Amino acid sequence: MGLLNTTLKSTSRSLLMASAFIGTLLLTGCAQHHQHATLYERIGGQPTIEAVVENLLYRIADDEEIVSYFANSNIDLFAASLASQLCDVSDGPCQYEGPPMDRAHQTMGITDAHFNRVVEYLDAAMVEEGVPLAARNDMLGRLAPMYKDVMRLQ
Ligand code: HEM
Repeated sequence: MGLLNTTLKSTSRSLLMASAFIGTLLLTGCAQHHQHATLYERIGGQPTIEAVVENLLYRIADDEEIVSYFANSNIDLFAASLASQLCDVSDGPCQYEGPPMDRAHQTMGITDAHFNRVVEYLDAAMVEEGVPLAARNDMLGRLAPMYKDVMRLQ
């Protein structure tokens, strides 16, 4: 009896320790999961990307100088294409299949000031749609290298 009791006690102690260990693993796993979340996830996924694109469209529509670049554009196609690019660039489950950035913007006469303004509008749209600061900066950092492509054929 004494032996059985001792065995039971030590078994339940082992179980307790094992579950504490598993609990720690789970917690660590969650923390790591957060660390390894894609930018797409940190932004808020497809719903947030679509909200950001729509928010950006309103800002562009309110700016006479910027909206004039879109005079001959199909805005629905532009919105869908930009959303797929933002999803792709942020490691989401999309593949951007539109034209490369130099050809998409060729001979529009885009100026540095207008380029910066569009980037500002995109950031403001992300702020308004609740994208956290680090994710916003990450996204802008991934788009920044596209400057030279967008401007290459102006
Ligand atoms: C990093 C900055 C930019 C990115 C990532 C970007 C991205 C895009 C994308 C993905 C498209 C759709 C291409 C397609 O499917 O045909 C597009 C089209 C367009 N972009 Fe940008 N763009 C940027 C900057 C700008 C700026 C600064 C302007 C003007 C001031 C601009 C004006 C346009 C216009 C007018 C179109 C539509 C072209 C068409 O109708 O075919 N973009 N852009």
